[in-house]
Amino acid sequence: MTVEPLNDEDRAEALDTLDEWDFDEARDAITRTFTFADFSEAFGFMARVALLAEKADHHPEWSNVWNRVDIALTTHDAGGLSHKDVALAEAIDALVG
Ligand SMILES: C[C@H](O)[C@H](O)[C@H]1CNC2=NC(N)=NC(=O)C2=N1
Repeated sequence: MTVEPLNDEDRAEALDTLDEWDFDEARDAITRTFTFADFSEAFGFMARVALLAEKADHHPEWSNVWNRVDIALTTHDAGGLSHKDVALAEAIDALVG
């Protein structure tokens, strides 16, 4: 399915709104690191994100080391950031409160 990349205006607004996220220019992705008490908490979080990702048919690039989860969101079908990344980032933020 074709997804359009964000235009400059929407991109600026998204980066302004998502203040916990950083912009990775090289990957045209937004990134955020989450740290938890231990592996169990981190993996529980990943399970919740996985359910969100499946529901949205939009999947993070991520890695986990014990209590840390690094997430990058970009849209492969769009060749860069799209509204789907913003929506998933907001849904992930809502999980952690
Ligand atoms: C066929 C399926 O809809 C696509 O491959 C979806 C799956 N998950 C995806 N996730 C991400 N991050 N980008 C995509 O372009 C994407 N495309």
